Amino acid sequence: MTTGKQRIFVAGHRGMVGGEILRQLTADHDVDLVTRTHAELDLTSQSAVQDFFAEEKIDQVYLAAAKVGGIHANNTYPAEFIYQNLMIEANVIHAAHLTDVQRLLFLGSSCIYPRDAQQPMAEDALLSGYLEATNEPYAIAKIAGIKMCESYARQYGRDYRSVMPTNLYGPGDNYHPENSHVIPALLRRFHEAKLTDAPFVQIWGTGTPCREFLHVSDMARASIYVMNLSPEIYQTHTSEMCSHINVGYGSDIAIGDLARLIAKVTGYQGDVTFDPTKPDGTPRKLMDSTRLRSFGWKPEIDLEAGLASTYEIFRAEYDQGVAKG
Ligand SMILES: NC(=O)C1=CN([C@@H]2O[C@H](COP(=O)(O)OP(=O)(O)OC[C@H]3O[C@@H](n4cnc5c(N)ncnc54)[C@H](OP(=O)(O)O)[C@@H]3O)[C@@H](O)[C@H]2O)C=CC1
Ligand SMILES: C[C@H]1O[C@H](OP(=O)(O)OP(=O)(O)OC[C@H]2O[C@@H](n3cnc4c(=O)[nH]c(N)nc43)[C@H](O)[C@@H]2O)[C@@H](O)[C@@H](O)C1=O
Repeated sequence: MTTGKQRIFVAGHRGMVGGEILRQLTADHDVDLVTRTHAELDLTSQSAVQDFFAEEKIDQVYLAAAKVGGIHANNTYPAEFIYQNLMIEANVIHAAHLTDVQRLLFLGSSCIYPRDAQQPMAEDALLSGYLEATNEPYAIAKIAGIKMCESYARQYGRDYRSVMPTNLYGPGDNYHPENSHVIPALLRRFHEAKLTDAPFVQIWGTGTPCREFLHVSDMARASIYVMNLSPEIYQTHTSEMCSHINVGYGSDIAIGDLARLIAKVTGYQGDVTFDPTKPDGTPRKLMDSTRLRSFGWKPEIDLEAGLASTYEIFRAEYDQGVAKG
């Protein structure tokens, strides 16, 4: 039975960003939401993805499913990161085109930009230099996703768009001790150090790299915002060969300072030390989000408040033994 409402597929709805996009769409938008867990639909399977799109008659896709991880995971499992991400993007974007999906939003990452790009990095810095080695395979797959959206727009007139999130954090993150990103890793490490009265907490790398962090609620709001821009407005602010939009917080912080902020938020009183044998990754990757800001969008959650609320949720999940990772 058709309801006349937009049928929206949120790919990756059990992940941190997809989950928040689903919550915001459910709360604020009168749409039909379509979801599949990874077990129900493996997006790396071309035939399964094509069958799914043929059956479901989707109008819009949020492509938030991906193989995701921090610096260690990217550096340790490069084949999984390039293969799975290329397959997911190729299958979903092509099947969307074959079944006449009107609009699609692909989520990339700020690591698409060259390691030594001028800061802050505007959208046109893409493909202007060498990538950071620790995440080059993942970045190449994300660049392919942007170029697929552009190619289907150029050849078939498809309205397929891309947003580039900066480093994200928030409820639903992955707290794995090694494979996660820095914020969930440190929330867990400082929390456990507090519980065990450990004299110090060790931070990977030198503490000097800088990162820009955005709360997942702001990211989901930006994704829905960009998806719902009229084609005329989207096209006015982008170009055929540079169609993606940066989604950043607007300022960055050194990892050493982030660690001290997390010590404060978690109430840990011991020392903070650094392990320079672990990789630093990109020295800095602050994005220029002027394109997005020019539409009037801005983030709402400041870093310290976002860390504090995320820590409260993590602590409750940790106590119940249900924190992810
Ligand atoms: N988190 C961050 O800091 C950043 C994230 N991004 C991008 O944002 C998007 C969302 O990331 P985030 O929410 O953090 O990631 P998560 O790992 O939290 O979520 C990804 C989701 O994709 C699903 N998935 C992975 N592979 C498949 C597959 N083969 N078939 C079906 N489902 C699959 C996962 O399911 P399962 O867990 O069952 O495998 C999971 O639910 C991604 O594109 C990511 O690259 C970009 C920049 C920063
Ligand atoms: C989102 C982004 O995520 C990855 O890139 P990254 O920005 O390097 O992300 P990260 O969060 O893992 O590290 C940020 C910084 O923090 C330092 N750091 C300290 N201590 C810990 C720690 O305990 N864990 C982690 N993970 N990092 C730590 C770490 O050494 C680095 O200097 C890529 O997957 C990339 O592809 C991508 O898109």
